[in-house]
Amino acid sequence: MKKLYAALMTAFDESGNIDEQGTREMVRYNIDVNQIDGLYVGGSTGENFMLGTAEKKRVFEIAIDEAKGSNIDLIAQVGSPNLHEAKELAKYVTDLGYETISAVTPFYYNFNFEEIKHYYDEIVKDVDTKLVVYSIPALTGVSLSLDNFAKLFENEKIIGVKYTNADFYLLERLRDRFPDKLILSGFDEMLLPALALDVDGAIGSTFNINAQKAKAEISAFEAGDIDKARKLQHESNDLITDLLNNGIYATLKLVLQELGVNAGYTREPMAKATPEVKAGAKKIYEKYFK
Ligand SMILES: CC(=O)N[C@H](C=O)[C@@H](O)[C@H](O)[C@H](O)CO
Ligand SMILES: CC(=O)C(=O)O
Repeated sequence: MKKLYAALMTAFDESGNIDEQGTREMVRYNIDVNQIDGLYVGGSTGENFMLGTAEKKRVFEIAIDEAKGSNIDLIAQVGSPNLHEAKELAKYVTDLGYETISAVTPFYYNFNFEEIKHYYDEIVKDVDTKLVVYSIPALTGVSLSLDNFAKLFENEKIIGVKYTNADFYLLERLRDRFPDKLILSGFDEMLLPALALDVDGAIGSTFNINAQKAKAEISAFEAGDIDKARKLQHESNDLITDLLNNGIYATLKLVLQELGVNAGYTREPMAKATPEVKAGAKKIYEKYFK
């Protein structure tokens, strides 16, 4: 069966410091209740790009420690436009016991492809972990072409891509050209079309609260019941639309709190949840989870 990964959130306290206990609770909830296949640690959903190096390390430690004894897959996102930091984190998580790392395309400076390829080759050079490219053009502004992927994949340690992109033509071309690479779909609202193009699994923020439905959709798809899979995607997309309209990360945390998980707050500069956002989250909880 195709794998479902939740993009782990980081809990913060009211002053914006990492709430370790709350973060542990989210790992537990994913393992015990969601019965998730894996966690993507240190991604967008983890508010990773607002963390310092020591904080990133702490989150990696917490996740692997709390997941000890379960047999879920853990992927550590170590990418950063600070290549020294990315390399340091790659080594750090490898020593902690992560088997797979991931790195976002380097962003902000409009790096050319040679620079991007060098970045990936450097990150994997001194570690024996394998890497999944994290491609999310809407947030990074970096789009990779089919030929770009081919060049990155020449490095055998680069085993696949977390594909958070609505370009399904490129996705089909990638699947066709690289049958042995791992392709993990990143847009939860497009899980069904991604399954149709034979991705190996999906990683997403909304699976922190919606894993059951997503797994049922994958099962229906695999059983050939496309009508049922489409109906489940439709139900999930009603939820995802409401989450996006209410502010996705803050709302996911508020819904988790309603579910009994101390998910904490988001970190500034992300806005604190206003009374309206809190009321909206409560409505979402009541509509979909009660
Ligand atoms: C930027 C971001 O959070 N992307 C996530 C994964 O790639 C998704 O899970 C989205 O949050 C989700 O699909 C809603 O658009
Ligand atoms: C899956 C995703 O959103 C992440 O990077 O957290």
